[in-house]
Amino acid sequence: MARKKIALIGAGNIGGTLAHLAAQKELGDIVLFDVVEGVPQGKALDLSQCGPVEGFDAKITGSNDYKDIAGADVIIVTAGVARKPGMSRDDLLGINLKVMKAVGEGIKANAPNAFVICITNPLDAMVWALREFSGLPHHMVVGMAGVLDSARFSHFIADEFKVSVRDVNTFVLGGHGDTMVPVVRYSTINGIPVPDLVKMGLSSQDKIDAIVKRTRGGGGEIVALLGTGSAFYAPAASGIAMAEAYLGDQKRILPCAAYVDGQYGQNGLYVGVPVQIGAGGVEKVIEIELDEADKAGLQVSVDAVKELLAACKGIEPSLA
Ligand SMILES: NC(=O)C1=CN([C@@H]2O[C@H](COP(=O)(O)OP(=O)(O)OC[C@H]3O[C@@H](n4cnc5c(N)ncnc54)[C@H](O)[C@@H]3O)[C@@H](O)[C@H]2O)C=CC1
Ligand SMILES: O=C([O-])CC(=O)C(=O)O
Repeated sequence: MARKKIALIGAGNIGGTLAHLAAQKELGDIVLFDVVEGVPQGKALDLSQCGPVEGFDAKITGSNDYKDIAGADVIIVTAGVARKPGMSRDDLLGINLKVMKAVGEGIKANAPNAFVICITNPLDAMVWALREFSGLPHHMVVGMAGVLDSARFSHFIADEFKVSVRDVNTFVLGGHGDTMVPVVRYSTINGIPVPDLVKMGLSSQDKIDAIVKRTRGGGGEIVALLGTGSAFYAPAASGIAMAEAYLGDQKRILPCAAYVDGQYGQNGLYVGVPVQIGAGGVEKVIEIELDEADKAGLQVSVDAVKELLAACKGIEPSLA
């Protein structure tokens, strides 16, 4: 059987890390694409030279030509600009929207059958715009945010309860911004809901509230520490988990920015919801029951995403 082909659009911090992880896991042959000449080629050569040391078999090439993504099975998009301290993700909208137009057109012309995972911020608006520009079916274009936000939530919960992260399951709904909704009620340690653990006296509501707040600001915390850009190891690991779910037809249930068409009472936009990912792409949006507070939180988050979509349409009339 021919190897799968993974195209990574954007060869920056996340793109390079994605390439390394995809090669280590032998997900397929890898094309690293970037507009900057030399960078994808240099990173591809450097990463190829990890092969003999780490023992992986993957052909890694760098390119500045969209033709080289032809026939890709999976495309992960990180092209664009990352924020710096003092900026919000939304400040990136104008510049990254132009990038999504170029990337969407490149995908449409060269790899229209790929499963596309968008990571570029502001995520929920950029994945929507990328889908519009590419013209791919909605179930084949998805945004990565919830897997990362849930990983942060799980890490903080594991720390608080002093348990292995392997036993922690959490998820975060809504847009990938300060209004995201970490759902405490469905967060568990090996099946035991966090609210029950609080009732058992193993933590306090104040501590859980502080963890929810820290999760919401998780991206900004790292931006402030790094000073030069944003998180990239966990974002790359999260994108790879989604790619593996598709390539392996794993039917995983993951929180992702998916197109909603009536689910959760929302229409015509991308927002973070639990979905099932398998060989059919986003095979299902899972509608879980939310309590009134989480429902209200999700609506606030959806309204924030809608504002960003209106801004996109203002900038790029072809999207209106
Ligand atoms: N969805 C999420 O959870 C997360 C999203 N992000 C976002 O991911 C994006 C990438 O982050 P990093 O890799 O850290 O940034 P980076 O600056 O290291 O890399 C971005 C790369 O995109 C390239 N690029 C710019 N315009 C392009 C174009 N038109 N076509 C192809 N490549 C182009 C740049 O040359 C650069 O190599 C940012 O927008 C960032 O905000 C970052 C972390 C998490
Ligand atoms: O915070 C940022 O700008 C990057 C990002 O989306 C994250 O790390 O969650």
